[in-house]
Amino acid sequence: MFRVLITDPLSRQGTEQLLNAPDVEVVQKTDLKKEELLVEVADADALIVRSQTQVTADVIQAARKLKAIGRAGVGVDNIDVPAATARGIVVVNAPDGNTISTAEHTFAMLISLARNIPQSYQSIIRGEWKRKDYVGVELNNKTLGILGLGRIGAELAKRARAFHMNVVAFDPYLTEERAEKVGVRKATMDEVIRSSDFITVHTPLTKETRHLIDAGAFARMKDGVRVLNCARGGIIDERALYDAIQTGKVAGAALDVFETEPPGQHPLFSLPQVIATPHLGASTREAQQNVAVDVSEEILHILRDEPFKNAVNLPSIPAELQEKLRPYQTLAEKLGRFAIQTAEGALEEITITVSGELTEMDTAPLSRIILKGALSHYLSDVNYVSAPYLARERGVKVTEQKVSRSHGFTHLIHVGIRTDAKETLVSGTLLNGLGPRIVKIDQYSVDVQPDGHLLLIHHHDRPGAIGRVGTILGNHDVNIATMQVGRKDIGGRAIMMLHVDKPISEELLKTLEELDEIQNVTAIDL
Ligand SMILES: NC(=O)C1=CN([C@@H]2O[C@H](COP(=O)(O)OP(=O)(O)OC[C@H]3O[C@@H](n4cnc5c(N)ncnc54)[C@H](O)[C@@H]3O)[C@@H](O)[C@H]2O)C=CC1
Ligand SMILES: O=C(O)C(=O)COP(=O)(O)O
Repeated sequence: MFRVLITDPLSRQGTEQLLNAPDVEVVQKTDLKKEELLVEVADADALIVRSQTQVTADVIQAARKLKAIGRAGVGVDNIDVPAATARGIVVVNAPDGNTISTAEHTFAMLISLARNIPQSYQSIIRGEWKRKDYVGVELNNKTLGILGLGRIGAELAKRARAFHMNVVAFDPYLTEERAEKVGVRKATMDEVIRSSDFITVHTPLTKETRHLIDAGAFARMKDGVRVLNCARGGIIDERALYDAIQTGKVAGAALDVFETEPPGQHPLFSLPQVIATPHLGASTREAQQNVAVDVSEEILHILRDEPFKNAVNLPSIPAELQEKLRPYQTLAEKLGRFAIQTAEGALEEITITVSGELTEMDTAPLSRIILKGALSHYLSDVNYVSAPYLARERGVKVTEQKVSRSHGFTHLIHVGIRTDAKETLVSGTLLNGLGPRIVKIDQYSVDVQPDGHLLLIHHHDRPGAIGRVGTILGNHDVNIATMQVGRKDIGGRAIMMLHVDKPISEELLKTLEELDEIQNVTAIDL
């Protein structure tokens, strides 16, 4: 039974799939204090949050079994994603479900800002009738500058176009083609800042976007500019905004999000030019149902080891590619585990080379699996989420390459391991109808099914060597299931590759190595 902990309010209808799952126990506890969260998360298999719960490194550390963190929404700035990655925890979000709601909310803020709707409402319910005080501006023919033309930015642009606004946008990934399709003019950040009557931000909050709009940016804006932040508190420097309103540079600001939430009695609220909502962008029935459905599905898939799509700390793999790569997964994992066990010394570099038909695919997901297989020999808690991180952290260089030659096979995967002592190379393939096979170990061609207990013996090709190995194993009650010999030249260096029926003890390895013709013996468990 999987325990799924939900710590922020989620649509009940949207979570039905989780609530009805026979293999899931859902625990819903909102407004938890930090100490309570640390206790609750300890034995959770998955945690689902919105923007309120702060999933910090100590929360992740306290979670003993956590496999996944689900964000019912887009922004994951409340989750310590690197800490989750280091622990091999998948972080997924629900990126599509609240796009429209947030774009609509931003548009509502835009009109409210232009026409002083919140301020004039406050005035009229106080019994006043101050028509002259609330003269607004039209959106028609004004320039809207959008910083971050992703899902929400693009939906907002379409709505602004319908109101006959000129839309300029800056996004480092914006192509001319997409700009044209969305109906915006592609511009630099500086052009957007200088030319807009309204500026709205729709980027995630990251190290790069924190204070994207600061005092320097305000100084370059048009006099009387109006700014909006319905993305994340901190993208606009709140202090600089306060000053820019005080000096008259900024005529108005609409904020749905704040550097600290809840913001309490924020100094900005003392300025009549500021209108605000309490992080309501995604708060519609539709958006909440959408994101809860999406995140519930993803969490179920992860817990059940099924393919999932919206991982934040894994590159996204299209479903079609996942299908194509699925058959190679066992081969990749076994190759990683096999290769590392043939190596000795301190690990320095892992080189993964694919050839043949595999060169036509994005094989990065296979590389993660190979890494996982290799690193799990040293580390207990490694999975394909944490493997690249753990390799980097330990200074292990990972090189991926593609070559066309596949030596008569339809494809090959080569795993090279370089340590401070030696280099080894193991190659494998998927044989039609027969499954994974190791076909080369260093320079020796073999045909080994990568399963069970194996013995790799480097020896000199001399009469009797094979017999003596067989006798010693027999004397130790070790049955040989299969055996292969590979050599380059008669009488030269050679290898034996044996499948045995039980693990080989250290003592037996030493006994074998004492034979004259044996150079070294490696036990490999797969
Ligand atoms: N107020 C609310 O309730 C909600 C707020 N959000 C916030 O809105 C943000 C955007 O959401 P989506 O549009 O769905 O995400 P998205 O990922 O589709 O779009 C973000 C865009 O920002 C761009 N970007 C990144 N760094 C940039 C930079 N330095 N300058 C300019 N552009 C940059 C990216 O290239 C991307 O196109 C989320 O990260 C989240 O923080 C999202 C949903 C609800
Ligand atoms: O999806 C996002 O990034 C949001 O900001 C929505 O936040 P919420 O889930 O409403 O707390």
